[in-house]
Amino acid sequence: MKILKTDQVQLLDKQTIDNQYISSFKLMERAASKVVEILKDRHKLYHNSFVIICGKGNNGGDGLAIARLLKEAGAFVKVYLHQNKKYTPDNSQNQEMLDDRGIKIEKFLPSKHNIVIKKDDIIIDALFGMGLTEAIDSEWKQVFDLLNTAVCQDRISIDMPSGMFADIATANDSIVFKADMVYTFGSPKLALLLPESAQWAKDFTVVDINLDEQTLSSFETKNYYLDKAIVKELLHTPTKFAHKGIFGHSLIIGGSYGKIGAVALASKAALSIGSGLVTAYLPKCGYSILQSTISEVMCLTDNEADYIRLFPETDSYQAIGIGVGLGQNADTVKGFAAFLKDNTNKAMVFDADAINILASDNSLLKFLAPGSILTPHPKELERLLGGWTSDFEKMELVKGFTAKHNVVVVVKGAHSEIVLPSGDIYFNSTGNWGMATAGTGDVLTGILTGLLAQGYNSEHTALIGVYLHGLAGDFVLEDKHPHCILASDIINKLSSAYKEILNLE
Ligand SMILES: NC(=O)C1=CN([C@@H]2O[C@H](COP(=O)(O)OP(=O)(O)OC[C@H]3O[C@@H](n4cnc5c(N)ncnc54)[C@H](O)[C@@H]3O)[C@@H](O)[C@H]2O)[C@@H](O)CC1
Ligand SMILES: Nc1ncnc2c1ncn2[C@@H]1O[C@H](COP(=O)(O)OP(=O)(O)O)[C@@H](O)[C@H]1O
Ligand SMILES: [K+]
Repeated sequence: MKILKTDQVQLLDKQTIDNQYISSFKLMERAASKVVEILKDRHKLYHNSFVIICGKGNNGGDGLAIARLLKEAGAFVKVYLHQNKKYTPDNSQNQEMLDDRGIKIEKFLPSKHNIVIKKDDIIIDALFGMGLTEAIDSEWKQVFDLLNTAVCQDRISIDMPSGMFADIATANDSIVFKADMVYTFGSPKLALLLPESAQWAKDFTVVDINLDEQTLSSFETKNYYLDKAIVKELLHTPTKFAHKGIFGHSLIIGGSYGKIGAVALASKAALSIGSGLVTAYLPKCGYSILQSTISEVMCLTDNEADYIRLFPETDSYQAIGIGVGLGQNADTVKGFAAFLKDNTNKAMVFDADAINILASDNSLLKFLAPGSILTPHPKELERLLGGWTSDFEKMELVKGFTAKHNVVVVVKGAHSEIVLPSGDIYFNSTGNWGMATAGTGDVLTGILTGLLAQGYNSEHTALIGVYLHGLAGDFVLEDKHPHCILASDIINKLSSAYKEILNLE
C-alpha cells in the first residue's frame, strides 16, 4: 500500500469526488459512517458518552457527522465546536444537520473554553487533520492540557492526532492531542509509522473509504506500507519436482560462550522458512548444544572453544547469515575482517555483533557485497550511523547509507523499516509488542538467510522475511499473551504465516 503525502491525499480526495460523481459532503459522510461502524466494535455505544471536539475545517466536519451518526445509533453525544468566522461548506452543512435534529453544539474559543470531560467519556478529537499547516498556537494549550490529562475511557483522533504533521517531523514540545487510537483515512500517514510518534498516537487503524484507485495508482511515492498483497506477489510457488537442492543451503555463522542459543534459533528459523539444508558454524563449546537442540541442522566448529577465530569457506552455500551471538573477541574481529575481504561478492545477512564490528571499523563497509542485508535494531543503527534528531532525519541517513553501499537495511522496531538502495522504504504492518523479547532478532536473521538460500533477491528477501516474521508473531497471540511470547514460538508459527498469505487452510 502506498503511503501518500498531504498534497497527494488532498488531490486523491478531489479526484475521488470527480471520478465517482459524488459530492465532498458524500465523501465525508462515507468517512464518518465507516468510523462509526468501527466505533461500534470498539465500544458499547450505550455505555459511554462521546465528547466530540470539532474544528473549523473538514476534520471538524467529520467530527460533526460522526456525532450525528453516533446519536442516531443510540449513543449519548456532546459536541464542542471551535468558534470561528468561517467554516468549510461541509462543516457548515453538518452543523445545520445537527441543529435540525436538536443536537446542541457548544461553541468555544481556545482561550476561553467550557469543555468538560467526565470519567466515562470517550473523547473524539476532530480539531485538525491533514489541513494542519503550522504548529498549534499556545492559546490552545489549556484546551489540549485538559483533553490530554482528563481521566476518561478512550481518546480517539480522526485522521491525525490534532497538532501532528503527517509527513514532516513534529517538534517534541508541540501542542498535540494524545490519541489511544487514530482512525486515518485511505492510507497510513508516514508520521504514524515512526517510533517518535508513539507519544501522540499509540495505535492507528486505516479506514478504507474507497478512494479512487486509478488516481492512487498514478501517484509516485518512495514510501510503502508492507502488506499481504505486496508479499503474496513476491512468493515463489515450488513445483512438485522440487528437491532440497533447489531450496538452497544456508550457513549461519555465530555464537560464543553463553550465546549458542542465538545460533540455534537462527538455524532453526532458516530451516523452518524452507531452506533445503542448514549448517551452523560456531565455536567448539556450541557443538553438543546445537546438535542436541536441532537434529536437522549440520554443524561445523571453529578450533577455538569459546569464540570464533577463523571463519569458514563459503563456496558450498547459497546464503550466509552472520553475527548472532558472535561476540567481539579481538580474534573474532580480526577474523571477521579477513572473512569480509574474502567474500566481497557474497551478499550476506549481517546482524548483531557483525553490525557492531562494522560500526566500530567503518573502513570495512567498502567490502560489503552488493545486495547484503543489515538488520540493526535502533541502538545498533546508532552505532553504525551516529545519532539523529528525528526519525525523519534517521530515514534520510539510512537512505544515504543504503545508496552508498548498495545494501538493504532493515531498521527493526514496531514498524520495521526496510530501506532499499533506491531509497524506497517499506514499513512493516505485522508484528506486536510481545516480539520485543530475547532472540526474536536471531529468528529474523535465520528467516532472511533461509529465503536468500531459496533464490529470492535481497530486496524481496527482506520484504517477505520481515512480513512473515511479524505475521508469525501475530499468530502466536492466538494462544499466548504478548508478555509470554518466546522467540521459538515465532518459528513454530511460520507455517501459519505462509498459509495465511497463500490463503491455505
Ligand atoms: N472531501 C475531503 O476532502 C475529505 C476530507 N476529510 C477530512 O478533512 C480533513 C482535512 O480538512 P481541511 O483541509 O479542511 O483541514 P483541517 O480540518 O485539518 O484543518 C482546518 C483548517 O485549520 C487551519 N489551520 C491549519 N493549521 C492551523 C493552526 N496551526 N492553527 C489554526 N488553524 C490552522 C487551516 O486553514 C485548515 O484548513 C482530513 O484530515 C479529513 O479528516 C474526510 O472527510 C474525508 C474526505
Ligand atoms: N513493539 C514491537 N512491535 C512489533 N515488532 C517488534 C516490536 N519490538 C520489537 N519487535 C521486533 O522484534 C525483533 C527484535 O529484534 P532484536 O532487537 O534484534 O532482538 P534480539 O537481539 O533479542 O534478537 C525485531 O524483528 C523487531 O522488529
Ligand atoms: K484530528
